[in-house]
Parts: sequence; C-alpha cells; structure tokens
Amino acid sequence: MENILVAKNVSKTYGNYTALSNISLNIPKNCIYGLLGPNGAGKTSFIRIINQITHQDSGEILFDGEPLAQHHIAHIGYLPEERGLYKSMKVGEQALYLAQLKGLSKSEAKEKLKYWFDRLNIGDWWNKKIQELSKGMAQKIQFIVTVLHDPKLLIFDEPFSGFDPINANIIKDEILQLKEKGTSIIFSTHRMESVEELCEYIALIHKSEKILDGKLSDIKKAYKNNIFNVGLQTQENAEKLIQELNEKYHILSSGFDNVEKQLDFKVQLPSSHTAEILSELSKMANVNRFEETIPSANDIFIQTVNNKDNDR
Ligand SMILES: Nc1ncnc2c1ncn2[C@@H]1O[C@H](COP(=O)(O)OP(=O)(O)OP(=O)(O)O)[C@@H](O)[C@H]1O
Repeated sequence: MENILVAKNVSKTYGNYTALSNISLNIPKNCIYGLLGPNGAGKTSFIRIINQITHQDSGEILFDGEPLAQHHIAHIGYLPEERGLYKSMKVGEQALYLAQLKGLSKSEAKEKLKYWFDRLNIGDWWNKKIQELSKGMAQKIQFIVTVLHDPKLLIFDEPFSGFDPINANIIKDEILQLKEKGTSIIFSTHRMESVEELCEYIALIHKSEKILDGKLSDIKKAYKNNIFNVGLQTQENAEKLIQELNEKYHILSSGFDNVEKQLDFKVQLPSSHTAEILSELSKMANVNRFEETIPSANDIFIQTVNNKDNDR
C-alpha cells in the first residue's frame, strides 16, 4: 500500500526535554489515520514538523515518496486546535486572504469559497464581521479555509471541538467525503467515539514514544481477551446457577433481568475450548446470548498507556 507520509526515527527535543523519540510511522494514502495519545504525548510536535513550522532534530520524513520539503506545504491542509481569525475583518475578506496564502488566485479562491459557503449553508455570512460569529461559526470558516486548496493530506486537530452535535455531524460527513474523493487524513483527537467512527488506522504516542500502531481492526483482534457476554434463560434459582457457574468459570460480573428472566454475566474463558464451554452452558440453561466482547478504542488506549507506565 502506498503511503502519503512516512516518518523514520523522528526525534525532537526542546532544550533538554524530549518531545518525540525515534518515531517511525507509515501513514497510508486515502485513509483516516488517528494520531492519539495522552496530553503532552508529542502529537502536536509531530504535526508541527509535518507542517514545517518546526523541524525534527533527527530522522527523516517522506511526503508522497519524496523527502519532505517546502513545496509540499501547498499539498497539506492543517486545522490546528488553536485557531485564530482577525476579529475586525469581514468573513469573506478574511477567507479570500487566507485562501490566497495557500496559493490560490483571487478568482479561483472566490469560486471555491462560494462553493463551500453554499455547501455549508453560510452564504449569507460573507459580509459579516468575524467578531459577530459564534465559536462554531468561526470554526466552519476555518474548516473551509483548511480544505479549500484540495490538499492531498489534511491534518485535523480536534476538528469537532466547539461544534454542536448537528454541525459536528455535518463536518464529520464532509471529512468522510473528502476521504472518499481520495484525500489522506490525519486526525488527532481525544474523543474515542470519533476514532471508532472514522479511523481505519491509529498510532498511539505516549511520553514521546510510539507505543502502538496499525489497522484499528487488527489491533482490536489482537486485544481481544476472551471475555464473553452471556445470557442464560432461567425461570428461577438464578442464585444457584451463578454459584455453579462461579465454581467453574471466571465470572467478572453478573445480573439478573427479572422481566426477561435472564441471567446475564461477563466471563473470561480460557483461550481455547470456547465451543465446549458453550455446549456445557447449553446443558445448564437456554443460551440466549454468547458473544465475545471486542475491546473499544478507549479500552485499548487506557490499557496500552497503563501497561507502558507499569513497565517503567
Ligand atoms: N515550543 C515548545 N517549547 C518547549 N516545550 C514544548 C514546546 N512545544 C511543546 N513542548 C512540550 O513538549 C511536550 C509535547 O507537547 P505536544 O504539544 O506535542 O503534546 P500533545 O500530544 O499535542 O498534547 P495535547 O494532547 O495536550 O495537545 C509537552 O510536554 C510540551 O510541554
């Protein structure tokens, strides 16, 4: 698979503080890649290097197969977490100015801005002053200016913060459509539900190091730990049944649903013999549910970071 961005052993220090140590990443083309990590992990430092706002101390970055260079900036769109617009300028004037900074001619910028303003239903904001806009409205402008020049690589840092749920959904759909059109996207966020929804690949950075990366579905498979959710139909005597189960299996939690007359429990099974256990259970009661739990991105994040901390 072709990569839009490859980082090889990238390190960065600020004075004697190490922000990135030996980070190597392959970011495939045409996918949404989640760059995750606790606060202060080094994500923004890495993004700033890609945008050439700062430079790595060592290591190499390839953009679309070439060593990262100034001219690649025209192919990158970056929506930083900290965003600023000039308060006293008019919306249209400001958007035109920023679009021209990205290398678009004035007429080209006008045409593309008109398209995006209509698309996001903000055509009538053109002559408003930036200071009249709410935070979410200003963010829509920032989003437009980020994607306007059709960059090959888009980098979004917490793109949904400040948006109400309806607008967050609009922006999410736009991001998915940009991906469909072939754009590669790096997405940095602390919202794990967005990661679940959007990211095909993730990398987890912790205390300047990469501690996990790969396809999210493969990572989930690797993190499965044979925990099953089971529902057994039982008329009465759930207590006796759970006692019996407790003697045989490693029950993690249980509860009885009085209406459905169902004993629900979470159990960690030994890694093989799943089929035998299912057949044993079905001798005890009707098995209404027997499903292996798939770890969430949130579980994986917390577990990997905690394990790393305990190793130190
Ligand atoms: N210009 C700078 N000078 C000194 N230290 C810096 C500078 N920029 C970042 N750092 C430090 O480097 C570390 C990594 O910061 P960075 O902003 O890359 O983290 P992050 O993963 O983006 O965190 P967050 O999720 O909180 O945004 C932090 O400890 C930060 O204080």
